[in-house]
Amino acid sequence: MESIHKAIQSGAGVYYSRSHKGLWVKGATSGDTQELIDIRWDCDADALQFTVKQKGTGFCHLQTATCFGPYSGLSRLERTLQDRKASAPAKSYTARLFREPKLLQAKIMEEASELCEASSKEDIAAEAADLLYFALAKCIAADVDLAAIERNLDLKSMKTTRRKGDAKPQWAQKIGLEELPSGKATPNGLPSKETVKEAASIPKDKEDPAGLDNGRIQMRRYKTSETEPSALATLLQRPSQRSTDQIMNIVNPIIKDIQSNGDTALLKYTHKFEKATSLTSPVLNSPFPEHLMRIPPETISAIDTSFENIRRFHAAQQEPKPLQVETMPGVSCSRFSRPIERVGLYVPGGTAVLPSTALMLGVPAMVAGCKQIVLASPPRPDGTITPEIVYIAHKVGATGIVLAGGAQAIAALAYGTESVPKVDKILGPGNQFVTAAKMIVANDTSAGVGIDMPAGPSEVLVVADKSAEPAFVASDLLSQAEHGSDSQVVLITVGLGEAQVQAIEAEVHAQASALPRVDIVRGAIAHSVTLEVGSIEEAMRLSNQYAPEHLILQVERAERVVAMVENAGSVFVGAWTPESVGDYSAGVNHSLPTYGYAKQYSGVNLSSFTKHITSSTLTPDGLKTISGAVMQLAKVEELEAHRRAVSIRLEHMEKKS
Ligand SMILES: NC(=O)c1ccc[n+]([C@@H]2O[C@H](COP(=O)([O-])OP(=O)(O)OC[C@H]3O[C@@H](n4cnc5c(N)ncnc54)[C@H](O)[C@@H]3O)[C@@H](O)[C@H]2O)c1
Ligand SMILES: N[C@H](CO)Cc1c[nH]c[nH+]1
Repeated sequence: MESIHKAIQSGAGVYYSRSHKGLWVKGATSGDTQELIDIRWDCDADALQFTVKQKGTGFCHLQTATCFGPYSGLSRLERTLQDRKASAPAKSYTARLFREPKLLQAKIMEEASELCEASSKEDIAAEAADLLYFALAKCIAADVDLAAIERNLDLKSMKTTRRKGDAKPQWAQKIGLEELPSGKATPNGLPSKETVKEAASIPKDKEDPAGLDNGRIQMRRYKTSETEPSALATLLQRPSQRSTDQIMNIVNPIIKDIQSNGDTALLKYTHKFEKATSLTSPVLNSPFPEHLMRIPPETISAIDTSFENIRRFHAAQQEPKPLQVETMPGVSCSRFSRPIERVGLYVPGGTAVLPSTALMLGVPAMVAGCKQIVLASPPRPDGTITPEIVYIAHKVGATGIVLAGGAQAIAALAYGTESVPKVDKILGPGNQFVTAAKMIVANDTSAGVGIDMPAGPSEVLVVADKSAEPAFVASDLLSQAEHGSDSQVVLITVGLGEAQVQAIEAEVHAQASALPRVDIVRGAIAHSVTLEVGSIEEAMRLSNQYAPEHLILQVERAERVVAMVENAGSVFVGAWTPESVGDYSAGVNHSLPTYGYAKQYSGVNLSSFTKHITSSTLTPDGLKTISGAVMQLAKVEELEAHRRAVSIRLEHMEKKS
């Protein structure tokens, strides 16, 4: 008992040694210590298993990893790969794999395909071994060890709901399980839309459009007290974060094509992705014809109400006057703001057309005084743009609408084409292609373009306690799940009993099944989770760690909990504040950071459309007072011209006096 106690207390491998007749702290003399990971009973509780991380050369006194000889199999491979990563001989092939991720990627695909073709037992074993070698090399390169893989396997085995397990279309088509749908061929070698549907939903059945027979629409559920923190982190990973390389490989060539071929390339992608094959010009310039913005009066009224609330809230963010501070006598510093001259506003239009996003971007751009406002949005198959978007473009004084979506629209705004004007900043949310393209152009110094933030697939985190109404909770979760199958929604229940959690789950299933976009919802719910926690403090700690785009507080005295929010795009407080009021009309902006970027980015606001300029004004006395500090620091940096810019003036002053 004493050794177990000591082991737990010190977090190290401590045993009872019969030969020494006492406690034996492994490695106390050799330095080859053990970090204790886990202790478990065997099946009849008469033996204990210690799981440890061995440090140094080995466990055995013979300097081998185990008392049964060196590691073998996967553990040995893992150790070898880790050693090669730390320091490899000059000509090591493994080291080359670590240096050349594309080669590694190609080898994984090659070996996976050879394994598929192998038929004899020997060949299958040999090809599986090759594949495991390259797969583990990929893991070790990313510091993922076998223990992490095993934890993930264990986690998957605990899953209550499962995807149907069909292969993704591009793989099914590759080996003839499914035919390539007509019109989905890949002209110019470009992948079709389906190739990157990472978080695909369970296919909707024609006989079962609500998806009722496809299984219950339910988020996986975990009690945090019984789940390892690393497993929680995996559960809370956004689905679209898992395929960054794949997305980049699709987006980069599109951007290059727009840079080289301008309007021709832009139209080509619009014909391909939007099926707007009759479109011959990629821009609709103002003044916009009246017949292109004809909408029902009730929609005009809804837009006008929302427009005014958004205008008011953003106008209130204006700085009343420049900031002015005298840091030392005669040394005045000031800061003033100016509008960004040319802004490009992306309005998504893939799975749903979002005129509300045109409001969220266009109104603050107008309030800030941006000189040129250009919208971009995917056109409809007939080449026209939704009239609500044209009406809003007109209201905010936009000079034109680029009739294109995705990465191609972002590239056109960033670099300009024959008919698309180049802009200084691109703002607006979008899917993974849009977000990746924004990040690429923002990183290209030759583009000279800024972006607002990475605002990708919508997400929401709802914190609900006993006071929450299950129907309200479910409706808020579903309002974001219906955006796209790559959206993620998280529910944190605080101190709820089994029956109360089940009541929310029943609402989720019932409400989701009745939605027109149930197939999209099903896809989003498949990688969404419910976490059961014991206290509001724990709920808020998890929420701050996740940094959701939207945070909904359906808890008693919700206003009090706002003080505990550290990271979130926008917070919705109390039972009577559905997230959709913020999406449309309350006045707050709905263009918000996703993927956890709420830790470092704000959502769109008035300052997203302005930049700050500072100015300094010194009197002769001010320069005399500060001169010592400036000249000394210039001396330290050995920048003599800097020092002289001050000393010359001082000499000049002396001569004059
Ligand atoms: N974070 C926020 O503030 C916020 C606000 C509103 C909407 N959103 C999100 O914006 C997203 C809108 O996505 P969407 O898809 O409906 O519209 P979208 O306009 O962002 O994307 C549509 C475009 O994607 C491109 N595309 C589609 N498949 C492609 C492929 N296989 N290869 C290359 N390009 C491809 C096409 O060019 C198409 O025009 C949703 O995820 C929604 O949740 C986020
Ligand atoms: N919820 C989205 C932000 O993630 C914005 C939106 C537009 N329309 C409906 N919702």
